[in-house]
Amino acid sequence: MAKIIFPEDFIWGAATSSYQIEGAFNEDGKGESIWDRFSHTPGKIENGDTGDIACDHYHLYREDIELMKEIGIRSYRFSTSWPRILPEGKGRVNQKGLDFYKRLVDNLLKANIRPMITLYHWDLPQALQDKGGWTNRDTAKYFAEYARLMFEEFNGLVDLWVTHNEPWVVAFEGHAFGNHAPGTKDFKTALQVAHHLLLSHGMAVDIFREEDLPGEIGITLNLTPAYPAGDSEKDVKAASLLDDYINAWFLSPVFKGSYPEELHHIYEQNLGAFTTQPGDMDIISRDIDFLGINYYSRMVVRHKPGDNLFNAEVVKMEDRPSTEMGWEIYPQGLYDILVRVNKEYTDKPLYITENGAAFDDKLTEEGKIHDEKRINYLGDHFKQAYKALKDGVPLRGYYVWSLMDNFEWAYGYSKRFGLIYVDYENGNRRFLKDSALWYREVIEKGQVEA
Ligand SMILES: OC[C@H]1NNC[C@@H](O)[C@@H]1O
Ligand SMILES: [Ca+2]
Repeated sequence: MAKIIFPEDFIWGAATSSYQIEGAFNEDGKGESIWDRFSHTPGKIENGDTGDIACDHYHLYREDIELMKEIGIRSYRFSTSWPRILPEGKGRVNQKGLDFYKRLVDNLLKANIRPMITLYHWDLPQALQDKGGWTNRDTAKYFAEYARLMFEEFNGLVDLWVTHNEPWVVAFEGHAFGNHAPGTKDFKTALQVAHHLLLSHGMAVDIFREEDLPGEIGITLNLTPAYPAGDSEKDVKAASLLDDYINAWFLSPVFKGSYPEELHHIYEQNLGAFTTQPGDMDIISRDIDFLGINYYSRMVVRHKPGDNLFNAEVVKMEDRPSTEMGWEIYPQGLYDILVRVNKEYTDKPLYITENGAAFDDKLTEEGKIHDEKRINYLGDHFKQAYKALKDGVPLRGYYVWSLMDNFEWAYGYSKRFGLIYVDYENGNRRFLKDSALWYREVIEKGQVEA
């Protein structure tokens, strides 16, 4: 491939989320979230880890912005904690919680770093969960009101808004498999939750338009392309159904105003219909300004009769390189999904709002972390993003997951995704990994070595 030089104005960034880095779980009037409740429930999180302190970003955010400046990122994607701002999820505002984000945004702008706010990255106010959470249609309304508050408070300061992060994970890990908060285990509940998440997204977009704010609004979807293990009709079919289950189930409502027909039929036949109201799909498919894509890996799928609604199983790619999460390293999948989204769903601008990898990072005596595996992972994926750009995909930016090591949900602190190493055992000291120094060069030159 010829020299890889990204556009001058390409938005190189890094991403985090509130529950994973902030800590201060009950400080300054913050309300309980479903992740506080879940992580405090014995047996849910590896090593019994919680987000009570996490990376203590709530107190160390100024230092973290200095590190962002050192790396030279142009934009920082973070999420705001709904219960830190609205302790009961609605009504009373916790001014101290809001003030934290005001200080954060102020200091980011002073550092010439463009904020991208994700309104919901999984930490629902427990008070709303006590009323059914996302199974309750009212939660969609309360989310839209929380969004209105944020739009008004940050009008003119923040111009990149993401409504939801990975609604598939919220719906299925949280409500079908029970690995995530609130820990429900019912597939039909997950479908109902997915619908209310999408509805709340559309309601928030309506308010964004109503408030007539400068800037752009979008949604972030985790997209995992499925590839058939073999070229048999049955394998191809199995792969296409699993692909719909993760990707089209969200892309299609948002961009086409309808759920994927065949899968919708399979669900209704086997589980009965989840509750919708006339007009929902029109709200869900309101015009947005960009799509955020989180890409980590692919699925290789083969036919497996009777195993599940899809007659499909994911094949473990034993002989392929993988990350500490056990995810196959497959950079080509990033190119494939970018091109497919642009071809089949939308010509709107795309952002890679997350891509990165967990590796077994070691802090040396000299305070170094030689994470060449992460450099290779990121370099290979940057090259695929560049290929998509050259092929006409309107890719605007790339946020590495993650700015810093953090609370990796059910895995606790055992998985490190950061460009910055966090020394949890010693006062949460931060150390730039080799990948952070490498990333700084890429950003400066806009270039990845071929
Ligand atoms: O698993 C790595 C990341 N994936 N997307 C959502 C983030 O919260 C995760 O840490
Ligand atoms: Ca197109």
